[in-house]
Amino acid sequence: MAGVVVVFDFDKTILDCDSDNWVVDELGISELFTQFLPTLPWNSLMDRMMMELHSRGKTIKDIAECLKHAPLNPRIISAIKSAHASGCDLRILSDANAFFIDTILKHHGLIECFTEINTNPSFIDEEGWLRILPYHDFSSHSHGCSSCPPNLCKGLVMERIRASLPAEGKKNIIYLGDGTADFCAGLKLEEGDFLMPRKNYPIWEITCTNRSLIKAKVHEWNDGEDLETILLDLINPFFIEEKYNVRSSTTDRMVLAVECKFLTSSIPAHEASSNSTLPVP
Ligand SMILES: Cc1ncc(C[n+]2csc(CCOP(=O)(O)O)c2C)c(N)n1
Ligand SMILES: [Mg+2]
Repeated sequence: MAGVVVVFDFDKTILDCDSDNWVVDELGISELFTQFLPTLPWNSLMDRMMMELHSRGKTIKDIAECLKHAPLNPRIISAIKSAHASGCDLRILSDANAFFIDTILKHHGLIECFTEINTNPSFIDEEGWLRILPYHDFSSHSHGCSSCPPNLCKGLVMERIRASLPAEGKKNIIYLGDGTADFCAGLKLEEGDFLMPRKNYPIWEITCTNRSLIKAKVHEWNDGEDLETILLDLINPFFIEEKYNVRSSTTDRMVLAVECKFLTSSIPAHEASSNSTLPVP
């Protein structure tokens, strides 16, 4: 497995909309949603909205069908498949919920690419009502972060993800996201990691004004095409390093990022399959 962990936000990063808003709008309860919004935290409101759909006769199947049509750029599908094929450890960190994410990833044939989905848990109760629970049980104690919603602090989960990685053979982390909570996750990145904030989204604005707080290298992206190009360019040097048993520094990796396409196309087939050592440029 290449020494890279890629952590994706889900809504407005993998999916090109908010899955919560998509379901609420498509299944015709936007007005009710807006009416309740000032009274409930978002996560509790989504659970309440699922009850509303259930009482209006909408089934789990209706919700799943609706999710399958949510917009997902094909370049993001190919980026995820390529990163997985390169041996990266792919994970999700999202404030949507398990049912929405599983349904969408399965529909696009992506679920097997991920080793872990960190999100609000969900289950279907005995009456067929989709229940959505908070990731952190905030009724007992607060996570203490003022920039994240009470149900999920992405910074805290990033710390857990890092702590779960094997101590030997340090892994580098690439984080992609769009929201304020994704910035909180970005604050936990270290030197050698990469933050990919979506341009003109909240994370990008905050990153621009708080650049000195981020230890990782920052690469902004606009759309699926950008995401694919930048992500694969970041991953490639790690892949080359592992494949040809080359160790390099962060600076070397930047050179490798430029050179690796040349290297892969110029290595004779018999060498490409062996564990040969290439000189680091
Ligand atoms: C102004 C404003 N009010 C409420 C919300 C809440 N919210 C909207 S969509 C969503 C799911 C994000 O999933 P993911 O983490 O996958 O992007 C959440 C928690 C917001 N983002 N902005
Ligand atoms: Mg998002």
